[in-house]
This record gives sequence, C-alpha cells and structure tokens, in this order.
Amino acid sequence: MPGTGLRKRLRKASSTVPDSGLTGPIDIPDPKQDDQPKDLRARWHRLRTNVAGTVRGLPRVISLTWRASPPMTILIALSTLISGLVPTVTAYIAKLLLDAVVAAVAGHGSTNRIVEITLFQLGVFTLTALSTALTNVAQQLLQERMTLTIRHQVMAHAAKLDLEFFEGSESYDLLRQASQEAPSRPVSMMTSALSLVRTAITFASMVALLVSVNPLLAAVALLAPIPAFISQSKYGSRAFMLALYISPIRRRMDYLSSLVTTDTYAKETKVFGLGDYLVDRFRRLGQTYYARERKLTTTRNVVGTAWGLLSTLAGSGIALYIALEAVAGRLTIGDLALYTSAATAVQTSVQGLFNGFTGMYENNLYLDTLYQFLGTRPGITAPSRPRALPSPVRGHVEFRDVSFSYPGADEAALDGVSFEIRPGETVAVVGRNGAGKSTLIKLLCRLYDPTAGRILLDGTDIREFDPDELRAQISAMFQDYVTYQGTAAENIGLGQLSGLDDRERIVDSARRAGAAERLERLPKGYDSPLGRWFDQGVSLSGGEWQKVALARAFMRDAPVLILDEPTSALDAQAEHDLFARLRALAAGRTTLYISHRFSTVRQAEKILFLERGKLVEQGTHDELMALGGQYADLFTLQAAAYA
Ligand SMILES: Nc1ncnc2c1ncn2[C@@H]1O[C@H](COP(=O)(O)OP(=O)(O)OP(=O)(O)O)[C@@H](O)[C@H]1O
Repeated sequence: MPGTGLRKRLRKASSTVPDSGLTGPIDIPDPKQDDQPKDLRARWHRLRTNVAGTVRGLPRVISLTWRASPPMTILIALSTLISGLVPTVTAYIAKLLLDAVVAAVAGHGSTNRIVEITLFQLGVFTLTALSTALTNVAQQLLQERMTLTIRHQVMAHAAKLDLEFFEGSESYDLLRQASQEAPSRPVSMMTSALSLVRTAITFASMVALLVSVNPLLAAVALLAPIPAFISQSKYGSRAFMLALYISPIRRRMDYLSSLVTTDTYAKETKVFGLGDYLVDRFRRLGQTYYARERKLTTTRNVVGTAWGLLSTLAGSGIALYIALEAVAGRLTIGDLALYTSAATAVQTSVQGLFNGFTGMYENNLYLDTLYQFLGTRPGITAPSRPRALPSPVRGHVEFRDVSFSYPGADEAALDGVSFEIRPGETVAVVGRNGAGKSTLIKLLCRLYDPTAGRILLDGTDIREFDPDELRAQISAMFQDYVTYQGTAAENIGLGQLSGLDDRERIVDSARRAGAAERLERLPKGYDSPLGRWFDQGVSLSGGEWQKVALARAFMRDAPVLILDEPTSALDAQAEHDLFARLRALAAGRTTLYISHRFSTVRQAEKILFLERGKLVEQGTHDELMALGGQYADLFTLQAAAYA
C-alpha cells in the first residue's frame, strides 16, 4: 500500500524538526540520502515504480472526473484527441500548400488546388478554435465541480472521524494537507494527464510521419528524451519529499503568525513584549524554508534544461539531415517544411511529456495523502446491529473497572475506575489537575473507548448503541467550549439543532443559565451577532460567554447532563445562583459536573475523588469529611484560605 510508506515518511519528517517553532534551531533536515537511488539500475527501477504508481493513480482521477460530470468528461476527452492531432494535421497542410505553390510557380500546378488547400486549412483552424473554446469552458467548470466535490468529501469525512484523530499531531499534518493542498490536486492531475495525452498524440502522430520518411530519425527523436525524463522524475520526488519535510515548519510558521495576528493572543504578546521576537522567528523560519525551495527549484530547472538540450540537439540533427536531402533533390520543399515543423513539434512535445508526467507524478503523491486521509476509518462506529436505546433512557450510569490510556501515552489517564450513578443523581468529580476528570467525561460521551473495562448506560454497554443515538441522550458543556461567531440565538440554539428556530426554548435556556438578562440588553437582543468576526458583533466577557455555552447545554432535554467546570469564569454571585438552581435545573436528569471549588462540590449527592487516574474516594461530602482522606485535606485547605 503506498499510503503506509508515506505515513512512515511523514512520521519521520515530523520527528526530525524541533518540537515548537518558538525556540530551538531553525533548519530543515535534508531528505534522507538512502531515499535517493545510487546506480543506474536502482534509478531505472525507481523510474519504473514511479511510472507504475502514477499510472495507477490515473483511474482514481478519471473516476472523480466522470462522477463530477460524464458529458463534460466525454467532451474533454474528444477535444483532447482533436487538439492532439491538430499540430500534425497543420504541419501536413502546410507541406501540401508549399508543394502546390512550388508547383504553381514552376508552371505545372493550378491555383484551384491552392484555394482548396487554403479552404481546408481554414476549416481545420475553425474546428481547432471551437474545440479549444469548448475545452476551456468544460475544463473550468469541471475544475470548480471537482474542487467542490473534494472539499465536500474532506469535510464530510472529517466530521465522521474520532476525536483521537484531531488530538494527534501526526494526523494534524494529514488533515491540513488533505483540506488545504489536496482539493486542487485532482484537478491539476487531470490537467496534467490531459496535456500528457494531448502531447502524446501529437508526439505519436509526428513520430509516425518521421518513420514514414526515415525510421532512424524517429529512433533519434524517441531516445533523446530519456535522460531528461529520468532527471525530471528524480527532482519531482525530491520536491514532494521537501514539501513533506517543510510541512511541520509551515505549521509552526502559521502558528507564530497567528500568535501575532489573532485578537485572543494580542494581549499577552504585547504585555510580554513578544512581538519582535515572534516576528523574527517567523522571518528566519521563512528564510530557511525559502532557501530550500530556491535551491531545489533552481537545481531542478537548470539540470532539467541541461538534459533537455540533448533533445534540442537531436531536433537540430534532424533539421540538418532533411535540409541536405532537400538540396540533393530527394525531398520536396514541402517535405522540408513538414519535417522542420515535425522536429520542433517532437522537441516541444518531449518537454510537454516531461512536464505532464512530472506534474502527474507530484500531484499523485499529494493525492495519495488525500486518499490516505479519506481511507482512515473511525474506530468508534455503530455496531452492525446497534441495540435500541431504552425509551425513555433513565440515566443510570455505571463504570466497571474502566482503564484508559491515550494513544502513545506511557501513563494511564484512568486506571481501574468503578462507580455507579443512580438515575437523576447529581455527582461531582473532583481531583487535582491531570487526575483524569475530563477523560472520564470523554469516555462517557464515547469520544474515546476504554482500553479495558465497561461503561454501562441503563445496564447496557454503551458500545452496543449507535454512538450518535447515545450522544443524543447527553448534553455536555466542555471546559474549552466553543464561542460561535454567530448570533446569540444561534449560539444557544446549536445545542439542539431541531430547536434552532424555537425562540421560546432558546430564551428559556438562557434564563436557566443566567444569561438572559445580559442578552436581552444587547442592541438586537437575541439576534445580535456575538464575536468580532462580524460587523457590529458584540464582545462578551469571559463569564458571559460561559453562560451562553451553559445555555447551549440546557437547550437539549437530555437525560444525562455533563458540565466540565461550568462556573470557572463566573462571578461568585452567578456561581452561587447556578448551583442553587442546579438541583431544579437538573431535576430528573443524571448530572455529572467537574469543579475545583469545594463550596459547590459539597452540594452534590455524591462526590468522586480522582487521583492520578484512580478513583480513590467516593461518597457524600459528610462521608468524605468523616473519612479524613485527601478530599477532607483539600476541602480544609480551601476553607482555610477563605477564612
Ligand atoms: N488528548 C490527549 N492525548 C494524550 N494525553 C492526554 C490527552 N488529554 C489529556 N491527556 C493526559 O491525560 C491525563 C488526564 O487528563 P484530563 O484532561 O482528564 O485531566 P483533568 O483531571 O480533567 O485535569 P484538569 O483539572 O487540569 O482539567 C493528563 O495527564 C493529560 O496529560
């Protein structure tokens, strides 16, 4: 599978650069020497593999084109055929015309014949012009369509992928390439393929003309391109390798640039005086990047041209031979004109063939990443026969000996965690930073699957349900909630798509979250745009945004409510109000919330205390205080600070 090798290379590439662009050396490692073939045999082998790989990529593109539009695909194929033959036909007409003129001048030809030929020429030119115009239209429309189709495919696929894919840095590169680079690649691949076919037709028909005169000439024309061909394919793959190596550097440059140009970072950048430093890092990374690109581009073109001269030499040789033959009277003047233009055409088409092929080769490598991306399968999927959720879901949650490690992590984020939450119970999860609280929630939402153990909802392992149906039973607010650049109503309504237009429900959710009072004061009430991306957008404070996110969580009438530090940005009054109301708000729902503030935690019916992934204490506030363990220690610590 080509994708595996590519992925390995990608992994190598990612690990060869410093981890952040913020400090450290600014260089891009050379593509590994063992990636370059050493002797002729190895090169020949590589060339064959490359050609085979590229040719194999072609059906994918043809099927993409066909799916985008069958009539336009046929139109383009036909016009490619026509435009490929045009140079040969034109050259042949020019020969006929010259011979007719020479004959007429010599007194043994008719002017009628000249008129006939000219009319025929006019016909060919008109047909060519029409076919070119049609091709341009079809090609442009097809390009738009294909780019849209692929962007749509990438988006649709990304929406299906696991959270794991988004949280890994390797897949981040892949996602970036698939969404930014790849959409235009099939189109370039198609264009390259078309020009390749067109040139191949011209080439073949011209060579056929040459063969009909002198097979040796044809052989010279055929052999000359080979060296240039090899050098081009070598540099094509180097360019791609470099692009791979550069991708992490580019990512760091994007990051540096966003640190300086994004509103959220501007405050810190200014206060810590980081602006000049970051700009300078960016500039130096950019210079290194540019130097590498320049070196490759120059070498590639200079070496390519040098080899290309061989073809030029062959072309000139042909021209000289034909001219001498004409002088000797063995060929007509028309023949001379024909062969001269044939020589030029063969030469140009040789270059065209290189360009077409190397273009296809490079695009195909990018396409591999696209298909590799589209080929990644989400691990969290519905079983073949998903179990129907009980109706109604009561919200009985049970963790049985659940362990979980993040992919690639040495330490387990959760280790043998067991607990039970009865329907309608309100449970607080506490513990020091990194104890595994958010991880526990991610597992319950089935954003990840446990490495060991089981999570049950109403007595059934949650893996037996369709994940989408399961998530419909959960309403959640995460620590890093989203601030949508949309109106206040949209920001809340997105919590339950079916209620996006249900203003009454949106207002009710805002009231429950304590956000209503502020939103009603906005210039256009709930229709006011929030965020600075829009004209007249309103900037909310951190706590106000959090209340909007909470309102979004309340939009969904789900039996399980999950709140990850829901009041971290709220003022003391708002926090108190929320927790005073939480019992009523969460009535009949199983509620799980994470909090670092013990004053709010003590109201929970049950408290789970996590320590380094292990559930070390659980019970009510009074029980845990009586136990005199870690919970009691931390509670006393916080209380003392207040006192
Ligand atoms: N996407 C991830 N990939 C790898 N490791 C992760 C990932 N997310 C969290 N971790 C690790 O898992 C452990 C538990 O993280 P978690 O976010 O569950 O902690 P938490 O208890 O919610 O912490 P906090 O109170 O700071 O929010 C941490 O050691 C963290 O480094």
